[in-house]
Amino acid sequence: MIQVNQVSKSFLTRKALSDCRVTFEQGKITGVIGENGSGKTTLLKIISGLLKPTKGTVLIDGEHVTRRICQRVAFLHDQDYFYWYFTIGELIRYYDAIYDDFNKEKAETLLLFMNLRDGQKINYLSKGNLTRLKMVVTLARDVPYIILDEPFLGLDPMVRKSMIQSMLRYIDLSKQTLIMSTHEISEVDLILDDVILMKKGRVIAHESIENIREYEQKDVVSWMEDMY
Ligand SMILES: Nc1ncnc2c1ncn2[C@@H]1O[C@H](COP(=O)(O)OP(=O)(O)OP(=O)(O)O)[C@@H](O)[C@H]1O
Repeated sequence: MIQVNQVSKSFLTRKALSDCRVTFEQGKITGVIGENGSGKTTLLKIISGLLKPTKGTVLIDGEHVTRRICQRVAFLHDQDYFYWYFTIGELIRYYDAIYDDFNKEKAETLLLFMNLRDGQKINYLSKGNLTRLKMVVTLARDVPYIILDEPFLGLDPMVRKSMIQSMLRYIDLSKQTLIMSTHEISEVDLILDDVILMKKGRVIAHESIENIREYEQKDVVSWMEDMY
């Protein structure tokens, strides 16, 4: 379980998060949604230990986020962070060397699933294939928490579909928890358990998809519009 307790974050004078309180339960798929600049990436980076909160705390399985605890989290950035001169095979060997939890066999299976080949140079990959590769190295880590920041950014519907399929097939929800920020709500709401809605740096709602559909009789996009 991940607990975010009264977390605020400022960048100099700009306030990105204000008093965020939210719990991410084990074994669930949670979508973090909200308008541009509402604080989704900042929140996910704080949970992953990539940013420090200005105020408040984050607990992962009851422990404060430290370098050691962060190793329980695999984070897919919305930005590219690869060594461009590597081939895919070299990148996989690099990840295998630096992460104790990297599952090389799973990475190879994922590469096949994503139609990527060892010898391809990262520099020459299309945006879609680059994002597929980011997904491969993230999902190949045997960690309890997987966090995806905007995994569908700029992708065509075919690639988005393969990304969603890879999540369903290669994330083991009996052992893993998935949190993802996205603007592609109508495409992923079928696989989500919960949504967290952010507005102007605050978490303004945390609801189960079942409640939104069954009790409120709405789709997630109309629910979000009503909440705003
Ligand atoms: N490194 C930074 N320095 C200064 N301001 C920042 C920095 N990172 C984020 N911000 C600001 O914090 C606020 C929240 O940004 P954040 O990227 O978390 O929002 P977001 O909901 O992920 O947006 P988007 O949907 O556009 O990706 C914005 O006003 C943004 O400009």
